[in-house]
Amino acid sequence: MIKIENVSKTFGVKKAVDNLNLEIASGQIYGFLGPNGAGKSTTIKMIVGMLKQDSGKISIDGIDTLENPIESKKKFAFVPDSPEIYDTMSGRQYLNFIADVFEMDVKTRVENIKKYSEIFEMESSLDTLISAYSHGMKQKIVLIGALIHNPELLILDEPMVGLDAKSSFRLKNIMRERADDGKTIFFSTHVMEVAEKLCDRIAIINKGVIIAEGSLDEIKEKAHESGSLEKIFLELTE
Ligand SMILES: Nc1ncnc2c1ncn2[C@@H]1O[C@H](COP(=O)(O)OP(=O)(O)OP(=O)(O)O)[C@@H](O)[C@H]1O
Repeated sequence: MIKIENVSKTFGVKKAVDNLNLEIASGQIYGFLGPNGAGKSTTIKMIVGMLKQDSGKISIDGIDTLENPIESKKKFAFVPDSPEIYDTMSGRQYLNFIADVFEMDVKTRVENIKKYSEIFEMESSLDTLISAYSHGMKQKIVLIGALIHNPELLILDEPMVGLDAKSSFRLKNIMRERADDGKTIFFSTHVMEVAEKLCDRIAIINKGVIIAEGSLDEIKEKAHESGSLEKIFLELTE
């Protein structure tokens, strides 16, 4: 679903992403792990088209993201780590705007806005202006917007940060359901336990370079370590 080939990105003298290669197959929950400043957000921003890579190629479902940006964007929904959205809209206006962009029919959008607003306990706040939302509420409305149009690919940057325990639990269930349904979820996290319990595959990035990739068992084998992912992560990134 996502193919990253020899991708690099430099800011000034800082090589944030260094000749990165990664392939994410459909129907998986794929975790992207790494310490602060490792290059996770830079990679994600290049995948979604917020940043342009200096070199290399990224394709989504076979569509080159630079050659065909609009077609590639039709394939996914993106939830950034900080929800910066239209403050002057209400939650419902924002969700209808997203539904318009993805050309959703009226019946499906009404059903899905109701369904996911209930799941994330936002139904009583849908007609409030987003400017009055808390950080977590903004995060939830962006998440609902990403889920309502049922994209082939969900790209989530630190999705559990800012969510309360119940919403975080429900999101993890939705991620699993979607993957079981053949959809792809690519997400970054600092929370090792989440990655360990939820992911089918994991990539660990450090200083812009992938240092381990595979299933948890494969990564454990690579690290010659049978302990928790946290131990392996510390061992690999030290
Ligand atoms: N716009 C920018 N201008 C200059 N340097 C940048 C910019 N964005 C990222 N960097 C640098 O690139 C490197 C990778 O940053 P990135 O945000 O991708 O890391 P990250 O793995 O997402 O980190 P975190 O877990 O802290 O969010 C860091 O050294 C960062 O300082």
